[in-house]
Order: sequence, then C-alpha cells, then structure tokens
Amino acid sequence: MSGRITFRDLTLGYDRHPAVHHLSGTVPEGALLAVVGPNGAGKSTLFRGTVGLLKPLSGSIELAGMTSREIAYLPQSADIDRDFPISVFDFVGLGLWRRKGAFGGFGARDRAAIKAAISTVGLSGFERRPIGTLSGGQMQRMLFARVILQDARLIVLDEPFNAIDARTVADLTTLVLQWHRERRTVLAALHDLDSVRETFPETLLLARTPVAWGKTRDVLTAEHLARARQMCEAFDDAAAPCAAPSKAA
Ligand SMILES: Nc1ncnc2c1ncn2[C@@H]1O[C@H](COP(=O)(O)OP(=O)(O)OP(=O)(O)O)[C@@H](O)[C@H]1O
Repeated sequence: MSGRITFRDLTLGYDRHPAVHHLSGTVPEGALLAVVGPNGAGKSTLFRGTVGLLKPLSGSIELAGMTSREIAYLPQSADIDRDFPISVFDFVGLGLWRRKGAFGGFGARDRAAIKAAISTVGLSGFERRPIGTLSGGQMQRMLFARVILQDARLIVLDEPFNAIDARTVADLTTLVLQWHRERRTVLAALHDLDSVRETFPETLLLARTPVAWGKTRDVLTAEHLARARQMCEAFDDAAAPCAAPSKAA
C-alpha cells in the first residue's frame, strides 16, 4: 500500500485568502520530510489540507492508495483541549477507534496494545491520570502513543518537539526513525534546524510558496533561509483571493 502524496498547483487558505500558494511536488512513499519555514509560513495550513481538514481553494492533493483511516495527525499541542476530562489510557486508546469504530469498546488485546504504547513512550504508571495534569513533554509523549496505535501509512506531526526537553526530543526522535524504517511516510513541521539536519533526509522550506524542496543539506542554505524570511515578511495577509496561473498564452 502506498503512502505517496502529490500536490498539484495547490493553494490553501481561509475565507478565500491564500495561506499556501501554488505548491506542486510529490512526497514519495516512505519519505521522512521536514517542513520548515518562519512563523506564518503556512506549515500548519499545509498539514490541515493534507489530512483533509481544509479543502483546497484551488489545485489538489492526491493521497495514493490511502483513506483517512491510514493517516495519523498530531496537531500542535496548543490545539489540544487539555481540560477535556479524559485519562491518558482512554486518550491513547482513541488511536484504535478509527479501526474499531467509536462504540467498539476495548477488549483484552486492545487494552494490552494501549498499555504497550504507553510504555513505549515512557509513560507507564500514568494511565489513570487526567490529561490536564501532564507536563508539556508528557503530553507530547502521550500524543505519540496515540499515533503508535493508529498504525498509519502517513504520519503528519505539527511541531512535535516544540517546548520539550532534549531527553524527550531524543526519545520521540527514536520513534520517528522507527516509523521511517517501517516505510511509513512521515511529515513533520519543525523550527529546530539542527534537529532537521540530524534526522530528516528531505526538507520542504515554505514561505507561503515553496522556497526550496529536496535534500536537507541543499535546502537549508543561508541564502534559502534568508529568502524565506523576506518572503514571509513581505506577505500581505489581506491580499485578494489568488488566481491560478494562466495556462499557455
Ligand atoms: N483558522 C484560520 N483562520 C484564518 N487564518 C488563519 C487560520 N489559521 C492560520 N491562518 C493564517 O494562515 C497563515 C499561515 O498560518 P500557519 O499556521 O499555517 O503557519 P505556520 O507556518 O504553521 O506558522 P507557525 O510556525 O507560527 O505555527 C497565517 O497568516 C495565519 O494567520
């Protein structure tokens, strides 16, 4: 089964105002791709479009051979409602619901799988804790445990390493590399360029439009990074809805 993504002249935005412009390219099956760019570059928007939460204003996203059940999406932690009254065990168990349905209930095998995922991320003993009591790093570990259970072909991680300590980054990076070895397609939005250089073979540098996309060492050059900064600073958020480029004149 494939985990390939194809963007065709993709424009995404809100209220008809574009946030990502005219992106074209293919993420091959099994890719480990970092998406980097300044604040407001469109990384989260691209991810929302990729997982089907935002419809393209124009162009298309093709997910070869994948249904939404085969996509695991880890949103920015700020988007998680920490006050929701749910335990770590039940939250991680949500990772099984796509396969079991919302009213499936957990059997003995499911409970064992949930406990194993919680143990893999180093949270054994936290099963009964309400999620609102977790630290930022523990929260992120819990989100990764849910992704483990989803067993997805495509894994989309929005700033998974934001505001967490080096030990947690190292543990979660180990999981990302394991998913890569398992030939899952992994996309991650990151700000720490050292982490990107160490872990991600391919990078898309975004500044509303793609600045560069390819091997990480070729993309993360001083020149490309400066251009991305300038392009984001120059972007007019009130710009009119964007027209597709005209076909051959
Ligand atoms: N729900 C929304 N409604 C309107 N505009 C939005 C919405 N979400 C994002 N935007 C706008 O879209 C643009 C791209 O934002 P996006 O969150 O995709 O950038 P980002 O690269 O993920 O930024 P960051 O690194 O700060 O998380 C920004 O101008 C932002 O204000």
